[in-house]
Order: sequence, then structure tokens, then C-alpha cells
Amino acid sequence: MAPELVVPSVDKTNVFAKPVTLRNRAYVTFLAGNGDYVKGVVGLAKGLRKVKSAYPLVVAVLPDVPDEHRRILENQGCIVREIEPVYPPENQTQFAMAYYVINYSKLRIWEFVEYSKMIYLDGDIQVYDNIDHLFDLPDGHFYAVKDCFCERTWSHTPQYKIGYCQQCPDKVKWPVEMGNPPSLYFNAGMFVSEPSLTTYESLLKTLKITTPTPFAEQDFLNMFFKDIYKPIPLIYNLVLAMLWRHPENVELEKVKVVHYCAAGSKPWRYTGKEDNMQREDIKMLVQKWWDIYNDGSLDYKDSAAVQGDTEPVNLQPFLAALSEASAVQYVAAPSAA
Ligand SMILES: O=c1ccn([C@@H]2O[C@H](COP(=O)(O)OP(=O)(O)O[C@H]3O[C@H](CO)[C@H](O)[C@H](O)[C@H]3O)[C@@H](O)[C@H]2O)c(=O)[nH]1
Ligand SMILES: O[C@H]1[C@H](O)[C@@H](O)[C@H](O)[C@@H](O)[C@H]1O
Ligand SMILES: [Mn+2]
Repeated sequence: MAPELVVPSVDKTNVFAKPVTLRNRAYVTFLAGNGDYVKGVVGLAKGLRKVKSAYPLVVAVLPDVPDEHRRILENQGCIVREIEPVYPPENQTQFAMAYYVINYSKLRIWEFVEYSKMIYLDGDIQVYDNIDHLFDLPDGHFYAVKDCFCERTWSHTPQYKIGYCQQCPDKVKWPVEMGNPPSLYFNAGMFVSEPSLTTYESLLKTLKITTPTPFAEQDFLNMFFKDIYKPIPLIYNLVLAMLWRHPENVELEKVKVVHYCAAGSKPWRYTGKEDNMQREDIKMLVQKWWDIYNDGSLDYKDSAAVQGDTEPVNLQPFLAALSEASAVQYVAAPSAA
């Protein structure tokens, strides 16, 4: 889909002209509830800072996120934006796994049209290497990493039942009598897409006539973006189960983005008791997450305070905007009348 920002000819005489940045980009995450996912988002904000990402982290928060958590995020340099919840069609939520229903609200982020491109990251993701270059991927596609079908969370699907996974499609072949193999399916914890009101309205309209399914908005987004989906390498979203399901596909030292989505792997809840959680690679990755979370030098206030001993201010959004300054243009503001 073409970018929507239309820049009419510059009218320097219009004192109401307001700056609009082109090529404006943001990392976006999603936060619901008053639980401990806020820790994940704090970790993510610090991780993005550590790898010197040039773009801000926008947190789409539901109304049930307490003020205290919003302040914590702002103090970490995040831009907090409240969104309204999105519910699937009434009386049908039983088809989605209860735990995932709230994730339909993620669809609101296509409303963030002040950004022409966004990289969405779940709160249980950590970024260990700079991925800003993904913003330069050509527009008009939906980029994400192929999922794995081998964990028990997939046990409701024909793929799981016959042992077929798109990560190794030749191991157990898709039987001819079952028709075409399923379309490529991405994990929706990380993706690159373009906010757009047209897309947003179409997403919500389509959702209204779509029966919810177990993986909620992940299934829905897979269906919606099927024709423009482009897989990107798994180093951009290592779904942890890949480590024991498809080790031959993983080069751990090259991985840039880790998704702590396997049961028991969220670092802030880690006990080591669940299956596979005693693996050395898992223990190392959980420790790596904590090293960033606990690193005081990565706190936003610390990086602002080096400017002097005055009260630190939240400069990150301005700095990010400045980094786009070369792209600043002016458009006439609409009349208030
Ligand atoms: O109580 C909650 C639950 C979820 N979230 C947010 O929603 C995201 C998605 O939830 P999980 O990370 O727990 O979900 P999984 O990674 O296990 O699930 C995967 O499938 C989901 C299906 O709904 C989503 O698509 C999700 O992005 C994808 O990674 C979280 O990271 C977090 O950002 C909260 O803030 N609070
Ligand atoms: O959305 C799910 C979830 O993240 C599961 O934890 C993972 O096993 C699946 O592969 C994924 O599709
Ligand atoms: Mn996740």
C-alpha cells in the first residue's frame, strides 16, 4: 500500500504551517493490564538503547495499564499512547485461547499514522543487535519471521497432528490428500509494517466478520496480510522453541532479536522448572536479558543526566525527531474554521 502522507507545495507565508516529518519511524510495542509485562517493556526500551536504535519506542497501552506503570515507561524514554481495546465479535471469544484475546487490541497500532513505518515488538522480546536497517525494506509488504508448529500450543492444528512444520517442510511432507500445504505462517511477536488509516479501517471491518481462532490476532494478521507477507531471517525473531525443535536452522551467535515466548521462558517469571528451561542456551539468554534490565547505565534518566546536574528531561522523542530533521517538510495546517 502506498504511503498516505501527501505533501502539498510549501506555503511559507502560512504562519499556521506545521512541520511534518517524512520517513518518520518508530518501534512499537503493546502493553495490557497491571501485571509484570511492564518489566518486559522496560527491558526492551533499555535493550533498544543499548544497541543505539535511532528511533523511539512507542508503547500502545490499554486503559487498564496503571499510571504508575506509564510513568515508569516515560522515565525510560518511551512514548506512551493509550489505545482502546478491540474485542472480537461478541460471544465468539471462546474460539480464541483466552489468554490471547486481549491481543486483538494490537490492531490499533495501524492508527499510528504519524509514523510511516513501524517495527512492532512484543514486550517479551529483547533486541541484542541494531535492527534499524529493517526500516529501509521496501514499502508495500508485511515482513515477519516464519513460526514453528512443533510446540504443544499448536496441538489443535492438523500441522501438529501430522508432525508437519514449515521450518523443515521436507521432513514430514504435507500429504497430497490433504490438499495444498498451509500458507506460510508468521509469528506476530515481531513485524515490520506501515501504519495507514485505510489498512486500519479494513482490519477492523474484516475482524467484525471473522470468527476468532486460537491464536487470535496472530491468525487474523496472517490471513489479512497473506498476499503481501515476506518472510525475513529468523535472526530477527528467534522463537525460543527453535533451539530444541530445529537446532539445525539456528545460528545463535547471529541472532539479533530473541522472543521469550516458550512456556516458562519469560525472564521476569523464569523459575527453570518447565520443559527445556534447564538448557544452557536458555539459562544464558535469560541471564542476558537480566543483564540489560539491571544495567543502570542504560536507564533513560542516566543518559540524559550526563548533560549536567539539572533535572533530567525526556529528550528521546525530540532526539529521534531531530535524527529525521533532514526529512522535515512543511504542510499547511487545516483551517480551524
Ligand atoms: O497480560 C498481558 C498479555 C500480553 N501483553 C502484551 O501482548 C504481547 C503478546 O503476548 P505474549 O508475548 O504473552 O504472547 P506470545 O508471544 O506467547 O504469543 C504470540 O501469539 C500471540 C497471539 O495472540 C500474539 O500474536 C503474540 O504477539 C505472539 O508473539 C506481550 O508480549 C505483551 O506485549 C501484555 O502487555 N499483558
Ligand atoms: O503464538 C504462538 C506462541 O508464541 C507460542 O508460544 C509459540 O509456541 C508459537 O509458535 C506461536 O505461534
Ligand atoms: Mn511474545
